[in-house]
Amino acid sequence: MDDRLSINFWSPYTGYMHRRIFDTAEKIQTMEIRGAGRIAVAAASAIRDYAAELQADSMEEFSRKIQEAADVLINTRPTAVSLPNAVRIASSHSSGSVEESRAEIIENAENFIKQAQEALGRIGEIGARRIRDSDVVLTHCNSHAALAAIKKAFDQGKNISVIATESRPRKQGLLTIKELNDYGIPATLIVDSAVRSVIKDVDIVIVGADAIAVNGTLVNKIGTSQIALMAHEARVNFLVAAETYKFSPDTILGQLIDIEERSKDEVIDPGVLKDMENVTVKNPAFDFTPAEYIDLIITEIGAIPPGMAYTIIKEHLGWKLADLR
Ligand SMILES: O=P(O)(O)OC[C@H]1O[C@H](OP(=O)(O)O)[C@H](O)[C@@H]1O
Repeated sequence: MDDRLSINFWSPYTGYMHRRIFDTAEKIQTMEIRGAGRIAVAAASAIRDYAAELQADSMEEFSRKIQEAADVLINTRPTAVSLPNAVRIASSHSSGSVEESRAEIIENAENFIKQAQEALGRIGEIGARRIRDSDVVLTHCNSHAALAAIKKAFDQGKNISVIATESRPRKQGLLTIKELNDYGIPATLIVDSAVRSVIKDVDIVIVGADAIAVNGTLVNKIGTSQIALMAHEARVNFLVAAETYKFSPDTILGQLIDIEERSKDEVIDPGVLKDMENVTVKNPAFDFTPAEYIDLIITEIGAIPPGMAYTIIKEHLGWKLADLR
């Protein structure tokens, strides 16, 4: 094993960063690890492993280093609320001693990871009930929560098929058709701009979530809001599959959700753009879908109308996450 892995590396605060945190942060930022749920689990796992090995001479030093690591992970991508929620849950500790706090963080992180996996299973069960035999399901990007419902419906013997959007510019739709193909579910790949051409053949739309605000607004992969608009016009039910840890307590406090602007190189080859001094490129990675275009949000504790987002945050998540802001 590379013995550098056991020593501290650079951090913005104290001149070092544990390799486990650094590698995970880098993989999240470059989208080697992507998907709001997968990002959350990866961050919680990194906090767990970092806490397990962290050397500290005092409680103050231990807490400071945990907070440094938490900040580095949270700052990798600004939109998916699952990331800060997961990191705060995993890294929270109130014990008086370093060893007790270490054990508390490891337990918190492992509980979060276990509950996140169980939540996907419950979303699959609940979401599959909304998918009928012979339904054509349209999905966008690559959402494990949305695919959980689709796969469960297929497992139940429902003769479904899926239309998957390519999801420019990162083309996560290719991940989705691979997953569906390997699962044996018939899939049709379309370019994002073909949604309105096929929506008349669609029986239900199911997408994932990066964040859900207190007023039920959905934040998801760019292009989601256009799909919701077209589903609304075509009277096709538009469902969101989202674990409760993707709801945003901070929006109760008036906080706005920041839409990540990614590199223009994801949209156009720099070689093509270099001679176009009058051209700019915008590459927002997510967009907002208003609650009025959402028929149902499938969570692990039940299917709710978007107007119940406040109840989920207040009663299920509690203020503890928001209080930490
Ligand atoms: O948690 P699950 O349902 O897998 O994914 C939720 C959402 O996260 C993804 O973002 P990105 O591809 O990481 O930018 C997509 O927007 C997807 O709908």
